[in-house]
Amino acid sequence: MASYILAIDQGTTSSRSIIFDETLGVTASDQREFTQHFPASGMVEHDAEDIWDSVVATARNAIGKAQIEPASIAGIGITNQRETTVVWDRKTGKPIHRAIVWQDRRTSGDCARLQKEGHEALVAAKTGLLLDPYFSATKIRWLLDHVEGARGKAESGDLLFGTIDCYLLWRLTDGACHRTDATNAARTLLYNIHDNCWDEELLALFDIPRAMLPTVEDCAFEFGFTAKELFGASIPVLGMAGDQHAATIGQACFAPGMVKSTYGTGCFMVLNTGTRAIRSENRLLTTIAYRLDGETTYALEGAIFIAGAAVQWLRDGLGIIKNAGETGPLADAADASQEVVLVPAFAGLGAPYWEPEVRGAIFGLTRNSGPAEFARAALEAVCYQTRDLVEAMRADWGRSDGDVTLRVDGGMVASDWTMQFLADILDAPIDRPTILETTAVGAAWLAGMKAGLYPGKDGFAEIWQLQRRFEPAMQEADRERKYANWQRAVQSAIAQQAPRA
Ligand SMILES: Nc1ncnc2c1ncn2[C@@H]1O[C@H](COP(=O)(O)OP(=O)(O)O)[C@@H](O)[C@H]1O
Ligand SMILES: O=P(O)(O)OC[C@H](O)CO
Repeated sequence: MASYILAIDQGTTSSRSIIFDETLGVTASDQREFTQHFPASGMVEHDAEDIWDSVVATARNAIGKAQIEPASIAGIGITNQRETTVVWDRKTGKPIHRAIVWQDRRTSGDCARLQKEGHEALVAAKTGLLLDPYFSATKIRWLLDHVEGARGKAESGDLLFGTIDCYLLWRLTDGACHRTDATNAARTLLYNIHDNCWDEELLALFDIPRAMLPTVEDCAFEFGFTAKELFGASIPVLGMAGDQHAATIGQACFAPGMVKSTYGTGCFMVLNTGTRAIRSENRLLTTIAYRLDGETTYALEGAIFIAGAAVQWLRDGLGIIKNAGETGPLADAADASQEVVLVPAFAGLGAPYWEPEVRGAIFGLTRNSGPAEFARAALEAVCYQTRDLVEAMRADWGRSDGDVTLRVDGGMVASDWTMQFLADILDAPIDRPTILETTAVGAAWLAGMKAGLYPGKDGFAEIWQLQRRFEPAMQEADRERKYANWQRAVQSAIAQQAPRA
């Protein structure tokens, strides 16, 4: 009997494939990094072919390591870096350009123009998003306007658009299925999250032909079957969700008011708001948490572009650490009297500031500032940004201080130092689960639940287990002084670098 699930987690810097057994235990996994392309300041691209190769290689390796028959895999769940935009030729299957990654800022001028023309209110009302280069629509338009002949081909239906989930499905099914799920569609700026459809008015605003777009399905759905020669059996793709949505599911944040925060390259906090799509008054995003059996659950989301990427910068940019795990002990050894503050706006600032043109800044350096103070500042910055999001969420969700418990996951939560500082600066408990691969678990659950292998939401929620709770221990005065320093630093960075109106 088919009793395994393959989860494909296609992230910003690497692809992972994980085989889960019928109890949602990990049987085997494989991971592969791929090349990041930075063709100019503010531009980030991926080669879609590299992504495809990494996914196929890790999936085959995971199946090999698990020593299972491909036919014993009941289904595949795909989860992915969101917003990253691929446009490819329907006939040849070849992408017309490298994928434009979510972090890419090349369309900030287009977004500023659309804002100036007064379109943001309409866009926000329909999509829950803001006019920022982060999302797919202006990236698609850039490709149509800059790749020779692209617009004409798109208009005649010869080009297809997809986020990474959609592109992978299309390749996995050998071009048979051009589909995405509601969570990924909700990140394009083209999808009406209230009516659950592509929006003609938005398509006209961004000048994008309808013929390029995939059909949109629930997160648990029979999306298509893999070509037999890929893995040695034709396996159904049964689950699909953007990575932050899959993590929300993997953390079992099914009840309104539950919050998860994922610390990978960036940090993404998602608050389940149930069947209500709450309009943020604090520049958070409204998004689809998940859509199951045709019922949409909404969320408020705060997106921070640089979290673990600041640690990577310490390693690759400054060369002051060899691996990420060194940052905690270094931060511990930092001079307590120095208050070095890093504003890691390497790719602009996301929520709640939305300043695409601002770049990183560092404040409070002395002659004695060294690697330890830089490491501490990088880890602290992630926590200060989380507090910015929590403040905004508390205001939107109408909750008072002290009642938030955050479920955390992602590579960076391995750092005890960061988790303790996070609890301190938020003045709230932080819950770290036993399984940190919650994104993959969420994708696996979608597919396994659809296959009839895993229980429904309630049964799945019982599987979630706490590994450690971090309790706040910082004095109130210290907490508020430090946070005020951060707020001053961010405002200085914005004041000096954001373009004046
Ligand atoms: N012990 C640690 N301390 C601090 N940061 C860490 C630690 N371990 C991993 N990281 C950071 O976590 C990130 C990797 O997390 P991951 O969830 O794999 O990211 P992604 O899915 O975005 O590729 C990297 O940016 C890395 O620098
Ligand atoms: O690849 P990650 O984990 O950094 O997530 C990227 C996000 O989905 C971008 O919105």
